[in-house]
Amino acid sequence: MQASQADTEAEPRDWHLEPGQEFRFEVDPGAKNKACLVLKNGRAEIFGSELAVGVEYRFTGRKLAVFTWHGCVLQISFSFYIEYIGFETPMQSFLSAHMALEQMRDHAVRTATQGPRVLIVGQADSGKTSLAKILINYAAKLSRRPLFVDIDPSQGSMSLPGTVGAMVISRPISCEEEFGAPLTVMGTAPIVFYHGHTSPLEKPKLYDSIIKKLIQVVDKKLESPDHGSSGIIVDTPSQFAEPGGFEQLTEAIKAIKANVVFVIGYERLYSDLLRHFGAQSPVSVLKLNKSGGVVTRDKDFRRKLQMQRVKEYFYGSMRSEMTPFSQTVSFSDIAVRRVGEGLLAPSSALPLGAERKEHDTKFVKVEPGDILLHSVLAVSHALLPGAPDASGTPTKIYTPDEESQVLLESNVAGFIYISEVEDYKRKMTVLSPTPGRLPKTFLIMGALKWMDM
Ligand SMILES: Nc1ncnc2c1ncn2[C@@H]1O[C@H](COP(=O)(O)OP(=O)(O)OP(=O)(O)O)[C@@H](O)[C@H]1O
Repeated sequence: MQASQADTEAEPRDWHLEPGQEFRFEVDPGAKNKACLVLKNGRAEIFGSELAVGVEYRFTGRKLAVFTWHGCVLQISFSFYIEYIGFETPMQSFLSAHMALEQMRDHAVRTATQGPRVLIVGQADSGKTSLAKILINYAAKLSRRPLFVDIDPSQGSMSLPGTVGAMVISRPISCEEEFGAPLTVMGTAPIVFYHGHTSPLEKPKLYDSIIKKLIQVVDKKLESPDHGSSGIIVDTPSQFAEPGGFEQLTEAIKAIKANVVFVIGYERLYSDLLRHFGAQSPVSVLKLNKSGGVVTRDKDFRRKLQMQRVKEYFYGSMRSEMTPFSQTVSFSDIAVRRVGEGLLAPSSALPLGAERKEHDTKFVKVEPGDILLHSVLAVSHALLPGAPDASGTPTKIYTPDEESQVLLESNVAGFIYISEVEDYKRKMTVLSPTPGRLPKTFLIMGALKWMDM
């Protein structure tokens, strides 16, 4: 194994991989020079996404493995790296899992029924997302069109941290990028809901309501025979495998109507699920080994990844740089809401003995002002009262309960960033990835803050 923290371009060097081996490497999110990898000959893949011979692949802020079924030669030039060859991998069992899902898809096509509804569970950094990518890429390579559903808000793989979403995958996902913006190229645009927090254990009722709504959308998509027979692959939050998360996990399995649950490397959760569902259950619970290559990402690394994700949302990625659009918006032109808190008085101001009631699914008004500075706000599809709907009819004025319901059920169109607030002028500057005025819809505030530096 070699490890270096030098942030300088390194001499290109070759790695020869035998069939069944993988080359594992890590690049820090802060690395100035991007790690560069070229497949010189043979065949190789990163989480099921095939590399093309002679193409330069560049990475930053990633911990990855290049796996080969038949052997290959890689050329590497990293500036900040950890690199070594893994001789033992669970890829054969992942391939068997994929083949079992393929049989279910074939059966679905023959009988005009729905394909597998797969949920992947495991502890933090057990390899859930990596397995989801492998299964999706293998299915897409066979011209299936599965739905990828991400109910883990920690990274928000289809959009920003704090989101959950679903999208149809019609082509393998690029190995250079995380899920995210480029996915819109790989499949159709994702349907994204904003939870506003990176753990489902925060505001659990809101989380459960959003997941139910997301699944309704997924079920609708699966009505098309094309997607229906390909099924869905669901990546779940690690909190489901933590103490206190089991009930939320079983609820999610029920809501998603999962018929296959892959548990990665966690015996106890596996046997708890087997016991919970029993032998007669239509839910097959299967255990897969955790890869020895999966890397633990500490809080600091995860935080950096989240911030990198926000930056890429507004400024684009290595392959597709963008410039965000800036505009000044008057306080009176926007309506910001957040769940549960907002204009509540501090706890110390409550009458003696009174407890703060957290309304997990109630949205409250946020007065625009300094509180919004550096916030990343979701742009909801929920129209403001009076704004014309698709047929031109003005939207009605909601009661507070109706408003919360509408906001709960609405997915989000995208995000804006508040870069400056001028309280005395009652104006603020917002950045958005697309040009044009803000739509006449609600803005949702969560816990996501970012500094554009
Ligand atoms: N075989 C491997 N070799 C090297 N790195 C790997 C390998 N498999 C996964 N990784 C990396 O390990 C990290 C954790 O993997 P992954 O994101 O799949 O886990 P997870 O269980 O989904 O994590 P969490 O739910 O905690 O966010 C990721 O950076 C991933 O790219």
